[in-house]
Amino acid sequence: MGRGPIHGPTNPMVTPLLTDLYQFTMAYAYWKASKHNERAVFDLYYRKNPFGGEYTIFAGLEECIRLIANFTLQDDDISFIRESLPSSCEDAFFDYLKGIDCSDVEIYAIPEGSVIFPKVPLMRVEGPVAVVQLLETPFVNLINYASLVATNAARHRFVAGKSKLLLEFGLRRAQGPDGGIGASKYCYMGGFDATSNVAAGRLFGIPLRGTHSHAFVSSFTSPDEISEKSLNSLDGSTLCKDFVNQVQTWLQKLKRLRELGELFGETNQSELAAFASYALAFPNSFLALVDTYDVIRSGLPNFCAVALALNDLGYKAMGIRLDSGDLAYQSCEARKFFNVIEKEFCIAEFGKMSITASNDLNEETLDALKKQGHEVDSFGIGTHLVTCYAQPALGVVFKLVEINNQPRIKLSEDVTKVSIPCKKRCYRLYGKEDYPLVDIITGENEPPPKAGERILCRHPFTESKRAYVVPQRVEELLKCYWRGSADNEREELPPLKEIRKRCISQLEQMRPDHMRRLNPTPYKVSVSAKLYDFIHFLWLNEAPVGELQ
Ligand SMILES: Nc1ncnc2c1ncn2[C@@H]1O[C@H](COP(=O)(O)OP(=O)(O)OP(=O)(O)O)[C@@H](O)[C@H]1O
Ligand SMILES: O=P(O)(O)OC[C@H]1O[C@H](OP(=O)(O)OP(=O)(O)O)[C@H](O)[C@@H]1O
Ligand SMILES: O=C(O)c1cccnc1
Ligand SMILES: [Mg+2]
Repeated sequence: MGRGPIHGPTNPMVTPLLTDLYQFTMAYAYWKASKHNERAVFDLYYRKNPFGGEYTIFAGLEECIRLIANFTLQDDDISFIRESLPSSCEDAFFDYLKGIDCSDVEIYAIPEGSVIFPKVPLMRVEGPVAVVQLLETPFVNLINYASLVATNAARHRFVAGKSKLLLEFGLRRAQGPDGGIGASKYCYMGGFDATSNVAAGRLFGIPLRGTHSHAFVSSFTSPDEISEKSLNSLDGSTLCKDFVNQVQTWLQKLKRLRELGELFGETNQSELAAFASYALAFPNSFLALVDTYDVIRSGLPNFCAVALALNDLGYKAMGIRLDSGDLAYQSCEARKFFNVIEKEFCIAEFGKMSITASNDLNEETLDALKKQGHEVDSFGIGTHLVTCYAQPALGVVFKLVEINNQPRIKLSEDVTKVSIPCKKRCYRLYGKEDYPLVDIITGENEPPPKAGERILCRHPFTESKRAYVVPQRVEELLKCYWRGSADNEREELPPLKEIRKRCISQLEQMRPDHMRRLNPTPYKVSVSAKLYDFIHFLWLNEAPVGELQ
């Protein structure tokens, strides 16, 4: 605990007006009925895990707290709301709106970056009903995509494996600028290593990475184009006057190698010019996109000739990027190529040259590549990752669960849509090997579960589903992130890197059968016996009895 100032939301479009009209309409009706200051508790949760999986990553909390920490309506906001509501709305309401802020709001939430499950309140928002009602839309908006894309990133990481470098390349394909910035932030949180998005690098301190595009390669027509051909060696001791010539010499040597010479004849000279030119610009970090013309017959030999010329001067090339064709096959061929050179010319580590792959990658293609066997070290992933191509939204909802200490329930024909009433607490119960076993939701005033003590965990709606659990460890999930003016009682908002660490370690802690892609085991979310009884009492109380005729 410890508190610095809370800045406004990252996106300046996130203001109290970024809400649905009906929130203001209801605020007026609450006010008109003198109900606006009634103390309400809302739960923010979701009902079903995305991407056919059994887990989700909770993201977007910090932006919610930034919104409420700076939540006031300006005069011009109020004028606009006045114009947008019926003219019969009384002036005094707008005076009331002028004075509202979140100093009387209390937010308990699961820490950002946590692994979460359906039905468990991710945020419990308490305060004057009219104010909290206004928060519904922006909160759901801020959590929905953030959690969805963080989960998508975590799933891509799961398939790629821990040892691969994962680069987020999605900005150009993201849903607008906010989608792009959000994708970069939350993919990093979900376990990506870096982004190509410069603005996100600056805003959030995410490592920036990138290669070059086909345009750079095709912009060259011949090696004669390169006017400045000299390159100093790494230690500055020698000057190579004609680096391009050195590259050509190496290309001829490669052609004479029995093991490689049969693979290629004349390589594309404009590509060679592009590579040599790129190496002259970045001798210390030379990486080339090798698929513009022909990976095996041109890109690879050209790259290797440049890398070998750099090696003569003490520089170590970084590697290649493949962006089309069969990425498994080509990466294996490239690795063979590099290994032959390492052996033939006794160049230590040449075989370890980094191979980056991109081109419409997603969970399925990553999985297919893994099954086939590949030599890719690093994946650049854009469209499928940031647009959440496989599932466009996470169904986050915000439901009233208590008002003036009166528990409330929302009924539905569809039992999965019945809300769990009451102001509640939530716990994660850990088993023998420190795997999370079950989440349990209790009433606010129930005694907490204790390590070593047996507790009955009940499915919230299905009577027959219940289990006794003796937890080895109990973790309370909802922590205070906002208590109005009582500033010293809230959790500090951790830096992005720490949230990412939390996310990665929580994912590693999950039992593998909950994580697998095919038919994962659902994680159990339960309620206490007391809360179960209460839900069903309230359900019967609120549901009208039908009459058959
Ligand atoms: N070994 C592989 N196994 C499964 N999928 C692969 C493999 N290699 C590449 N892919 C995927 O197959 C698709 C190939 O795309 P596509 O058929 O459009 O060809 P392309 O290589 O992009 O062609 P182009 O030369 O026009 O760019 C991509 O989505 C890519 O991620
Ligand atoms: O494929 P994604 O997962 O979205 O990753 C990003 C893509 O963006 C770039 O090219 P771009 O797609 O703009 O051009 P291309 O279709 O010709 O490769 C890059 O070469 C990748 O292919
Ligand atoms: O740096 C790259 O290679 C890159 C960046 C964005 C999109 N595609 C590729
Ligand atoms: Mg592409």
